[in-house]
Amino acid sequence: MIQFTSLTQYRGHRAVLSGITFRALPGRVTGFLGPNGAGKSSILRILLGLDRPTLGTALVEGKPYRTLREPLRTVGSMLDGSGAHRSRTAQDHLGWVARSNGIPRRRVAEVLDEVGLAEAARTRVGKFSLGMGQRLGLATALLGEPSALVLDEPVNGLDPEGIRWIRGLLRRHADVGGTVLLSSHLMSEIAEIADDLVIITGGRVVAEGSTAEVTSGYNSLEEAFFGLTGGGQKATA
Ligand SMILES: Nc1ncnc2c1ncn2[C@@H]1O[C@H](COP(=O)(O)OP(=O)(O)OP(=O)(O)O)[C@@H](O)[C@H]1O
Repeated sequence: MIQFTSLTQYRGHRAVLSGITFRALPGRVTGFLGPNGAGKSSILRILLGLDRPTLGTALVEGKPYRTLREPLRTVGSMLDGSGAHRSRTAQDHLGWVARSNGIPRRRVAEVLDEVGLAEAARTRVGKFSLGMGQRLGLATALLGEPSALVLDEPVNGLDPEGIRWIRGLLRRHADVGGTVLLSSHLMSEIAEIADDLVIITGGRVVAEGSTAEVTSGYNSLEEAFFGLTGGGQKATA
């Protein structure tokens, strides 16, 4: 489970997050939505120990990320692509990440295979396409067989087959009891896969619940999103 309680963050005198409270539950894919600048990245960066909140807590499996000894065994994440150095091969990058988290070396070949990069294991990351970089990022997230996955825009750059593949991968992860927190700007993608939704705008949660609950009364997730975030045009008489 991933749990945020009263998360508040100030940048200077400006509150970019105000009392963010929500949970992403095991066995569910939770879609995390918000317009540009809503605070999604800020929340995920705090969850992954890359930033500190002014107030409140962000816990994964009941613990703050920074207290996890081998964090990749608990939570796999992908924020900005693969995070791998251009001069490294995919295999070397994963080997290095595995060593730093006490993950057995055999997992490197397993995840390369799982994300469809077995043939590119010895290719330098600098030569990767955008979609290959995304696949390597996912391989890194899966390396420690974590219970929780946190993915920011994971379908960016993936072709239709890749998008279908990642949908299946996330579904299977949730179906065996894993927690998936997934941010995306692609409404159709989120509507297709998310069991639960959290919508934020201006650093506040404006809707939370099952996809059916959040979209009830609207014709589509897109309509719900614009209605809830105030992004839609109001009809004027
Ligand atoms: N390092 C920073 N210094 C100052 N302000 C920042 C910094 N990072 C983010 N912000 C501000 O915090 C707010 C939330 O930004 P954040 O990047 O978390 O939003 P987001 O929902 O991830 O947006 P996007 O969909 O565009 O990625 C924005 O107003 C942004 O300008």
